[in-house]
Amino acid sequence: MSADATQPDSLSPAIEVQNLVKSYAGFLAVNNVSFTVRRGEILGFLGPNGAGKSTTMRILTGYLPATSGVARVCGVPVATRPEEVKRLIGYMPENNPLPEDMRVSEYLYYRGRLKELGRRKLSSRINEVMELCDLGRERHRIIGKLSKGFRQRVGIAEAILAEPPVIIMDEPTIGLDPHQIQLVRDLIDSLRGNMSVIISSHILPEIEVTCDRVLIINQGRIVTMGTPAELRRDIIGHSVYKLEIACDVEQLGPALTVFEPSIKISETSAPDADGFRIIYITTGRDEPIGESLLQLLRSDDRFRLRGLSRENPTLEDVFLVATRRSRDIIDAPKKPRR
Ligand SMILES: Nc1ncnc2c1ncn2[C@@H]1O[C@H](COP(=O)(O)OP(=O)(O)OP(=O)(O)O)[C@@H](O)[C@H]1O
Repeated sequence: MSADATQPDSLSPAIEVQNLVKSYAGFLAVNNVSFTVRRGEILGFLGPNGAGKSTTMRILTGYLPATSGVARVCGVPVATRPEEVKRLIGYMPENNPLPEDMRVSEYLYYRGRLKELGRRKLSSRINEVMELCDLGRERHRIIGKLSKGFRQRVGIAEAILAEPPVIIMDEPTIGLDPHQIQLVRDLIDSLRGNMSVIISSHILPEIEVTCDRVLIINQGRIVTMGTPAELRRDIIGHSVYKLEIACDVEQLGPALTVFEPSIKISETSAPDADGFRIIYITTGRDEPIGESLLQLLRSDDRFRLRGLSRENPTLEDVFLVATRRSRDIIDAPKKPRR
């Protein structure tokens, strides 16, 4: 589909971003970012503070112009048709500002009218989103008196009100307790397949259960993108083993490589009072190697093994390794690695 199609179309991806750049007075907050979100997909947008998540989201929603590059929503170019794009997106910004003195139902009605929903349709749609967001009992309450969790739900209700094909939520669960997080998670899950959703969050386990794919951004660049399982495999390796071992690490590395060439030592702690360290190793092999690894280390008297277990890397492990690795690459010319 061409970039200048006159109508949003149902064949184009929900979001297409190509070589997007945003510079603030020469500082590259978003540095040549390209990605696609499919129709009906839920994409997790992860990155440390200042990575460029909010900037990218604001560009996609038409609230901030990019310095260069192309962003399209359902085939509509954001740069030249931002008002049209705003109608295609339900946006819940970070720290969503809400009118303190309006009642929940009044606010949704007012927003619905701004979104050009007809009066009759709007009343039944408000009832629907109140139900979905479990806001029914709060409908007549003043927004300024609501708890943080209910305010977040009002923000989500507003984002989905006009049933746009794309929803963008910047940190929708920030400051919520575990029950409220669960409610928001269920709500996002209920949108799967009907709407395309981008969510940024620092709560990695939540992203892992909610999202079909995850994009990790750091210092304005995409570090990696894929399903949580793909990222685990690509970033961490197929399997991770944790060793509690007393040894000379310089001797352990070569011994492990002779045993299995794909093994790499990923982390080593300082030795404890008895000389034992925690060492994490990764292997590119799918099949379990724990038993033969145990035999190898037990039969070599250079090594004293106290524990060996197979670890299941979380998305948090992936995030830490991926962002650390990308920072090393970005910083390399300025700061040589020790
Ligand atoms: N208006 C602005 N002027 C100058 N620099 C800005 C502006 N807005 C953002 N930045 C900088 O751009 C970078 C990316 O910011 P952005 O808010 O997009 O990050 P983020 O990933 O959303 O971070 P957080 O998780 O902390 O919200 C940061 O270094 C930030 O300081």
